[in-house]
Amino acid sequence: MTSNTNTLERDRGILIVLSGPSGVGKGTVCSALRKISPELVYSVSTTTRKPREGEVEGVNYFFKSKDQFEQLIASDEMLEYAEYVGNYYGTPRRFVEETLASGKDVILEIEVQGALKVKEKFPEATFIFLIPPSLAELENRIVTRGTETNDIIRSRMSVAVDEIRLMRHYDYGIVNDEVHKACSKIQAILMAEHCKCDRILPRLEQWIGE
Ligand SMILES: Nc1nc2c(ncn2[C@@H]2O[C@H](COP(=O)(O)OP(=O)(O)O)[C@@H](O)[C@H]2O)c(=O)[nH]1
Ligand SMILES: Nc1ncnc2c1ncn2[C@@H]1O[C@H](COP(=O)(O)OP(=O)(O)O)[C@@H](O)[C@H]1O
Repeated sequence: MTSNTNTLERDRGILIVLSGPSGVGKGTVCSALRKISPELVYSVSTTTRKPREGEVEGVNYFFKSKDQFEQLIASDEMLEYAEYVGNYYGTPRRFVEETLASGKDVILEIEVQGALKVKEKFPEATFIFLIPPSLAELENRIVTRGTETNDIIRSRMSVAVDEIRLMRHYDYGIVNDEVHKACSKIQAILMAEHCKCDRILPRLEQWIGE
């Protein structure tokens, strides 16, 4: 009897894209998820939006001028970027690539246009869309948060319906009625993704031959 003591090779991390309209609770769900799934790594985006009160450079975003952002695009340092309600937002490429290669799962909390660009480059990524319980509740949440002017809220609400239409490009939709339920669903999705045969089989080639 032959015995093969090879252990399963470490896999690349899973890239998780989390989108949803402004105010649906992406930030809130991610903060809660950080506490219960500390192994997940969050990509910090770059933006030309002005910092909100309490936002910290390098923690919430890397805040840049329009010129600086365009330099980053020109030097191919953005994995993806998009313009959203008058500002640029983008994902720094190197951090994401290195973290995935080290075997850790990475979450990108990004809007839909950028998510579709990520899908072209990483079709194997997991795309999750956070849905509000209703459009009225979405507006209520963004108003209650108190970080945006009425004009910006109107613009973000009018983009929200277009964003929800693009949900068909995502793998999973989760209604954010209660934060802990939304987090449990994300954890369940990730657990299942890690167990997919087409992720595991290539790493068994050393055991079973190609
Ligand atoms: N494409 C893209 N979108 C991003 C990125 N970072 C943040 N966003 C999205 O930009 C939109 C506006 O973000 P923000 O101004 O922080 O507002 P908030 O989502 O309401 O807190 C949200 O949909 C974010 O998910 C990024 O790196 N790339
Ligand atoms: N499940 C929920 N139930 C009630 N309020 C929520 C829920 N999730 C988030 N919120 C609230 O909605 C507002 C917007 O949440 P936030 O995480 O900033 O949204 P996003 O990052 O998607 O723009 C915040 O005031 C937050 O406390």
